Amino acid sequence: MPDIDLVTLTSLTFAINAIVAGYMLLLARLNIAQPAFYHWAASCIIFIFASLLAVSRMYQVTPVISVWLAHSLLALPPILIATGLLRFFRGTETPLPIKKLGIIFAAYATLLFFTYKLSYSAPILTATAIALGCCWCIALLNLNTTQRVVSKLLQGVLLLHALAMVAEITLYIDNWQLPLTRHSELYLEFILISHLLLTTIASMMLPLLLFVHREQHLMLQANRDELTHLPNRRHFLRESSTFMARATDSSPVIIMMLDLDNFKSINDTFGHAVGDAALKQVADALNIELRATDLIGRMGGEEFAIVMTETTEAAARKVAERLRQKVELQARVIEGNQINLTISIGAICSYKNNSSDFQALLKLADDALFEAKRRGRNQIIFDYSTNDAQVVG
Ligand SMILES: Nc1nc2c(ncn2[C@@H]2O[C@H](COP(=O)(O)OP(=O)(O)OP(=O)(O)O)[C@@H](O)[C@H]2O)c(=O)[nH]1
Repeated sequence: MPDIDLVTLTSLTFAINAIVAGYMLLLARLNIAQPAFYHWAASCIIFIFASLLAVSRMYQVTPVISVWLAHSLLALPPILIATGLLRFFRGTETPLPIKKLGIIFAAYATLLFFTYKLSYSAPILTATAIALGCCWCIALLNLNTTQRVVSKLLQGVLLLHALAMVAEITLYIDNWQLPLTRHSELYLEFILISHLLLTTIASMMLPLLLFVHREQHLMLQANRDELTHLPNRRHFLRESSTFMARATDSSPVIIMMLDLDNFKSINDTFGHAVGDAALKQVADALNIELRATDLIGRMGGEEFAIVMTETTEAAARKVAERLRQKVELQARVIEGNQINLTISIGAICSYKNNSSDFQALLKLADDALFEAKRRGRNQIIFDYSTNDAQVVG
């Protein structure tokens, strides 16, 4: 353990926190929609300010400022990291628990005010507050369901941070009646350095959350249809190969093409917005009726495609019929208009030994759909490519 003097350690703390605060402010300016960075920048600035007050102890500044005020402020950075996380995960619409936090902080500052003259009371209380703040941040990171790797890493760093604080608390309790020995001072120095390192790592990882989040959001946008949020044609076709590979000799892959009947007349009669809402309702019905393991895509306009695996031909026929009935019988009032809708479905069943590629099978399902339309709509045609075409609906 190198012998680092207090001045070096403090200067390093200021420098690193100032750099991180500047970095956060820059990110806040570049990402206007993400106010979390202001919280994280404020946490660094308050940390610098509180450390400055603590250092003023060496210059005989009154303990009310150099101990009580300094230690009161030192409890704020983890809280600001947590409020930043709340903003990040819940957005600006969800109000922050300002009142609750205000009461907790006031209680902490009051307790500190009446005890800070007692031996190591102030550092013990501060370390406890920081450890609890870290635990709150760890819990908040569980809200994150998309950027798991970054969240787990951050949680790990925060946990180490909390443990460093617990180590600090035990050190002070062990030496409650005595001044710190040289050995204990080194131990404390080590804790402070790890605290500094962990704070820096945590601050540097917070922006990663945003970058990964944005990347995933863009990916989602590129792959999803904006209106129905279903996979778009390109993504559907890209995903299809994974689904095709699941076909076995006994469990086929079912490909369905599904199209709303006479949809043009709905647009013409009620307007495009009503048409859009109807399309969304059908997409929602597909999402509800089909299994999460099925692939559903909007192929364009009023046409959807479905790939079902781990099923049988008989079961798929029943599903198609259930879908048809659901759309036909669903009570649909949009903007005060009673909208009646039906769908036509063309489907094809492919076993493992089928040599046709996905595009060819999709074309066969589309042919079946065309035949369903030709025969009067609101019906299902299975395997139209074979001679024994069957009408189910
Ligand atoms: N509201 C809305 N309409 C759309 C959208 N995409 C395509 N359409 C409309 O869907 C209609 C499709 O018309 P057609 O291809 O003639 O089909 P249809 O009227 O459903 O007739 P059949 O398919 O033969 O039963 C057109 O009027 C398109 O403008 C969309 O995103 N929103």
